[in-house]
Amino acid sequence: MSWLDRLTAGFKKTADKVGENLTGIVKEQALDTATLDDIEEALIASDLGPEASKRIREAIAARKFEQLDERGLRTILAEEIEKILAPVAKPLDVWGFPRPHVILVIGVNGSGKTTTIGKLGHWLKEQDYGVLLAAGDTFRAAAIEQLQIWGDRIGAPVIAGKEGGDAAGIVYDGVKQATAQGIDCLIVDTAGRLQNKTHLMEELSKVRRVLGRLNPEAPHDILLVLDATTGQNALNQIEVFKESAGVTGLIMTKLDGTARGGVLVAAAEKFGMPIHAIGVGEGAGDLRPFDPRAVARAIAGLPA
Ligand SMILES: Nc1nc2c(ncn2[C@@H]2O[C@H](COP(=O)(O)OP(=O)(O)OP(=O)(O)O)[C@@H](O)[C@H]2O)c(=O)[nH]1
Repeated sequence: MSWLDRLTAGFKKTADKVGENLTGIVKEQALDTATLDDIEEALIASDLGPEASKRIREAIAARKFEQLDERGLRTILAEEIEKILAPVAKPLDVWGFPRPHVILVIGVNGSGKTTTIGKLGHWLKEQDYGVLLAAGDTFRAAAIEQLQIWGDRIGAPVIAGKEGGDAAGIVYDGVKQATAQGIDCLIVDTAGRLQNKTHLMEELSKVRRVLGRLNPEAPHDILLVLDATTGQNALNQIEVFKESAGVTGLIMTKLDGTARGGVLVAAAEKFGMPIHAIGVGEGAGDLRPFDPRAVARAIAGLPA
């Protein structure tokens, strides 16, 4: 399957839910205030969030349709979602010089952080960037092992220590190794994942301090991985992490396993932060930057 096919298939559940929620609303009705209210409610029920839903409602109202059939409604919906996604859909840029460009990856337990690092590394390697992975999540032996498996799978070296070891030390070694070997990109798995565990956040600060001493511009990116299946909770995580961890961009994963993919639109509208990539499966090729038009049409249930 091509990426576009996987993307469309991934958003199928979301599109079905949006379709279900919109069904019958515009049938044979004039596009009056009550109908607009129903549309707005249907979008909120589809996890697009109150801000984006209101904005889309206003955009539809501003067009002063006498009447609108369901196909027309889906088309406008796709156009408006595209407008919301376009400013934030930004592929990751490997701009850091001297190399390596350092990417810290954070996210709550089970958000798909380690898998995302593997997939992101694969995407960068496909573009001929050299990639080194660092197992900075030393709190769980399984996390270290999982990263090593991903390293083998995508053909990227992994720098790791022991469970319970010093994450900042591993990251330090990672920068040294990448510098010595001329590797473009260092992707660091971190344990900075539980908002309420202060020592994890402190560990993250330490990693940042150590990096900053090696290169004042590092880390160049701090990516927050979000699990779309958690809906509203994903938005709360952005709220909490954006200040405390200095998040520079988002990656939303597991969009294939959920009817709550509308949360991508809610996040874009509410925070306006770059969304560098989306995950629509567990395979190495299942994470990419996204085309706002294709995603908007997939969510609205229209063919690409
Ligand atoms: N369907 C689907 N599953 C995904 C996606 N991304 C990750 N997963 C799965 O989600 C589960 C959790 O992923 P991990 O990468 O282990 O999550 P983590 O955040 O590193 O978890 P911890 O190491 O426990 O902190 C795994 O079973 C992954 O295969 C995705 O885009 N789609």
